[in-house]
Amino acid sequence: MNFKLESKDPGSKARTGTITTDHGDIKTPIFMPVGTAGSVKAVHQRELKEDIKAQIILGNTYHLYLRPGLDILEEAGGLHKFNGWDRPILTDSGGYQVYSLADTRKIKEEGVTFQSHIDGSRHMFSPEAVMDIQRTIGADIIMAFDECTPYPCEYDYAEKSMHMTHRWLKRCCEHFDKTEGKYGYSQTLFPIVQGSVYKDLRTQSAEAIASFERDGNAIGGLSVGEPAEMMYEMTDHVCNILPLDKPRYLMGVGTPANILECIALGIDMFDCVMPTRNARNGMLFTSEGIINIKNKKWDRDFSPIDPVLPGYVDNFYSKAYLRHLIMSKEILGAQIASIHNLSFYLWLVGEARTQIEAGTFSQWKNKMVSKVSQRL
Ligand SMILES: CNc1nc2c(CC[C@H]3O[C@@H](OC)[C@@H]4OC(C)(C)O[C@@H]43)c3nc(N)[nH]c(=O)c3cc2[nH]1
Repeated sequence: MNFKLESKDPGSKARTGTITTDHGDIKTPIFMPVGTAGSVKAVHQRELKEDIKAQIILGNTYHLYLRPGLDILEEAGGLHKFNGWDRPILTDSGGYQVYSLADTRKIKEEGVTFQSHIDGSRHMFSPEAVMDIQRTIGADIIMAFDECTPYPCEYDYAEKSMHMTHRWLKRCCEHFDKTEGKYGYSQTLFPIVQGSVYKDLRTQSAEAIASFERDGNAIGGLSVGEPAEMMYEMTDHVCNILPLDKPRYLMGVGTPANILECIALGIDMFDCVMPTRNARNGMLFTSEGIINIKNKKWDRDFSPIDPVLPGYVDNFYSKAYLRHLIMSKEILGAQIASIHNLSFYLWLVGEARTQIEAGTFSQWKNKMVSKVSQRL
């Protein structure tokens, strides 16, 4: 995997670049649609490619390991073959999901034991096991096994957890570096910075993570309920320490405004479940602001959903029709709203890239942050 830095914004730490993988290039800044269990909910691969113009999607170790399971994924020739997505895939290591989803999980030095939220079966994720699992899933970019500390979190818990995450990272690297990809293309491992909301711990963790000199670096332990200002402060601080010539991935972020602010702080890659999860509930992110399509005010608005966006659904369907579908819990409603929100997120980061290239990002960002956050 390779990262080429391209343009820099004169008024902020925003930058553009190109990540090259064996499954194609990723133009940054980029938003990565979340496809937890091997599909971006309610969206076809063709729509992801043609309407949304997604360049990379996410999968998840915890979910895919439990279902469909590694034997089926291996027999299929890996996740790309199984779900037909032939562009880059990134898988999260499952640390976060075990912490947030599994029942009765116990965190020990060796790893985490947990019970499946599906059938209660007992499992153990260790750094080594999670590397083997991600080798089998076959994502182009895989994440180290870490502990995502909750918010709020006591200083000494955050410190102990951070050091364990660093010890687990060492085990991940040693195990990953002595194994090969199973399907004939290369995979790369990103470490994850922790340290909760404590600047000195964030300094220690960012320096430790940078010292592994991997192809990219992730910032974890944020977007877990802390105030946005705190998320920005930690992100700004860590980006001042992480190497400039490697992509930075801020995990689980965020709203359109969060993404624009963090691009200005030097982040290149984002993922968030909001565009898909909130779509199913009728919350639309648009170029004019946020629309709750269930609001009666839209029931006779026959204008297209968001004509600024290039895709089919945004120009073919009206707000009134989409409101009707969401109110009637029609499956098509979830599909249209999901495609729309993801199209908006990809459009937004694409606009940011254009603005950075033109050297006009900073003033554009300040205008857009308030625009995309206003409730229509
Ligand atoms: C929402 N806020 C948020 N998400 C975080 C994640 C998980 C990111 C994954 O969880 C899903 O979003 C909830 C996404 O869909 C899949 C595909 C499951 O993967 C994405 C994190 N993951 C790890 N390993 N470490 C972290 O410190 C961490 C911090 C986060 N903060």
